[in-house]
Amino acid sequence: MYEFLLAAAVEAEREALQRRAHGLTVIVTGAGPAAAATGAAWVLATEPYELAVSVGIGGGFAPRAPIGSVAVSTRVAAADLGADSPGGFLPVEDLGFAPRVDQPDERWGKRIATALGEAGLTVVTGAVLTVSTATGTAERAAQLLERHPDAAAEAMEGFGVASAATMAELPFVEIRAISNAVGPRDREAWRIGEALEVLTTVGQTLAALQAPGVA
Ligand SMILES: O=C(O)c1cccc(C(=O)CC[C@H]2O[C@@H](n3cnc4c(=O)[nH]cnc43)[C@H](O)[C@@H]2O)c1
Repeated sequence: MYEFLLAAAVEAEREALQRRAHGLTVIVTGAGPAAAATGAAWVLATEPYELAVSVGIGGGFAPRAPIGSVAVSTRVAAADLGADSPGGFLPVEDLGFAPRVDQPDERWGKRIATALGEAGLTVVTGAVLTVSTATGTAERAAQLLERHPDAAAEAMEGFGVASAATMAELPFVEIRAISNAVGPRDREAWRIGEALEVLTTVGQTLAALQAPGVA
């Protein structure tokens, strides 16, 4: 039997994930990459798991990831880690001291994406960007897409959980139920209830994938 460690930012996400899932471990880390890394590393240091999953609601890049869809990561990036300069933002990779973080596990990503599709969800794959400041303008969304043309979604925890999984030498995947479009901030337009329902199907699907006999 595989056992997954799921890391969510807030209690409402944990509740949705476990609503119809038996035996699924979900920790609530708080929002942001630092809280997510600390929370996941704390648990992974003492308990054995097969896969670490950063999971919750997220913003979707149009037109690839509409509200109601679910994004499965093929890549993670700390999209606002770097330096500002008169010429614009310099990504940490260009500064020569990028942290070593393993990319999402391709085999698990494909397996999870297939299972979520079979569960009836609209699945998109692509990069899931980790930001410390949620995007709130069309300009910022366009900048991110220019730098990351493969971006499907953004959220605030994935890179942190990926860092903890890398330390623990564990595979990692990020899954985001799309609650809002990445762009001009309009909290009224967020469809959190719809995204939480998607998370319930995600939880149920992951619980079945880690069930005894599944190899
Ligand atoms: O208000 C509620 O009922 C509620 C229920 C569940 C979750 C929330 C959150 O606000 C979760 C914060 C969490 O969501 C991620 N997120 C969602 N959309 C975006 C986005 O456009 N850009 C960045 N992050 C996003 C993020 O991971 C936050 O930690 C509220």
